[in-house]
Amino acid sequence: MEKVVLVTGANSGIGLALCERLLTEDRQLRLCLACRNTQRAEAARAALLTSHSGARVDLLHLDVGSVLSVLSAAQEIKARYNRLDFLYLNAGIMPNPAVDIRAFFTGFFSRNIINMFATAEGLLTQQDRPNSDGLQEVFATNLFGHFLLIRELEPLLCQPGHASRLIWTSSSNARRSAFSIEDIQHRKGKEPYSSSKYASDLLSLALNRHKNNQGLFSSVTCPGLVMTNLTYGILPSFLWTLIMPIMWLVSSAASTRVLFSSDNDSNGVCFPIDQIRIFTNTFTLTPYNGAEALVGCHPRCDAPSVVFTVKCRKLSFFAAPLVLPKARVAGSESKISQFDIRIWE
Ligand SMILES: NC(=O)C1=CN([C@@H]2O[C@H](COP(=O)(O)OP(=O)(O)OC[C@H]3O[C@@H](n4cnc5c(N)ncnc54)[C@H](OP(=O)(O)O)[C@@H]3O)[C@@H](O)[C@H]2O)C=CC1
Ligand SMILES: CC(C)=CCC[C@@H](C)[C@H]1CC[C@H]2C3=C(CC[C@]12C)[C@@]1(C)CCC(=O)C[C@@H]1CC3
Repeated sequence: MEKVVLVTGANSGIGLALCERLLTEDRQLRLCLACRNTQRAEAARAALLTSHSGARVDLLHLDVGSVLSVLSAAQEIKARYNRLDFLYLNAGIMPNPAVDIRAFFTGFFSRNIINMFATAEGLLTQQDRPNSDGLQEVFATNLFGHFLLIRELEPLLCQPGHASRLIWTSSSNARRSAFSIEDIQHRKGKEPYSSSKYASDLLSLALNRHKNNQGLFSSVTCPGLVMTNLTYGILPSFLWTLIMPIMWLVSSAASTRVLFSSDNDSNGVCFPIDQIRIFTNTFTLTPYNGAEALVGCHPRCDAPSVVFTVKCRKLSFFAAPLVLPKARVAGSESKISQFDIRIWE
């Protein structure tokens, strides 16, 4: 049966790499690239068709930062497709980022160094602004537009006898302390990106709670640090080249990826709800590698109750079970009782 997959922000970076990988995994897919820029979307489609001739790749105009655009795209999706198996909520922005150099050097010579490179905690601020709908741009793009899209697509996503999956591209930068329920748009703070990603983690949990019984399952993934337009907006490319050796040094510790589940569906099958990198493997993260977790959510719909995937050197392989019980799930401490370890390469 042909599966319908829609990816937001599919024309570059992780989204585009995800599309490439999905088409490689499943030739039967009907893939819809939902992008705000038609020219870039057409270029992405052409590139995908060059590597996967004969693939079914559709284009859809969608600006997730605009309420009107989301509403009309949702109408178009409902008119075009009679099912939606996977909805990848990947589009995201980080406008006007600034790195706190002082905090970087303080963190670099402290015990917090691994955490700093993995999460950028205390390092990054952004300047947000209201958009034409009067919403804060980061909140509207990274979270609200996607939320509205899901709500509008419920007739497709919650069909009896058919399971659909939502897969969010979240971030290790998501932090509980950056998010406030009194200021969900993060109007007052300087970390709207961190706040929006934490809010998407929370939303995913809430969607699971309320929609699992209607056949809708939501997962959150973290791609790690990936070199894309987004990261090239943080530092100029020559600086990235300069700090590459530091990145390599820090990332040489390990790369552990955890995909596990805490919500059972009514059939006793668990669906992965979160993916976490415990150590960082920062500079090796190409968009292809960054899309790993997202692709992992696609074919593993009927995953075993706990899937814990380890990609690491010997040392961290043995260390992983020690750190795992302390893994963070959307801001709360979570205990993992069983795991199935696979060593990659
Ligand atoms: N790179 C990294 O290290 C990390 C990235 N992420 C997340 O991964 C996701 C993809 O980012 P990444 O690939 O790195 O960066 P890119 O900038 O390469 O990709 C972002 C994509 O989102 C699209 N987009 C942005 N705003 C909108 C909008 N309003 N409507 C529709 N599409 C939009 C962009 O389109 P356009 O080309 O038109 O701008 C682009 O296709 C984001 O959610 C990001 O937060 C998470 C953790 C780490
Ligand atoms: C010498 C010097 C100024 C180094 C700065 C390094 C930082 C630019 C990076 C260290 C950790 C990185 C990181 C991200 C961006 C770049 C860093 C802050 C992200 C915030 C990018 C987007 C994400 O979603 C998560 C990343 C976490 C790690």
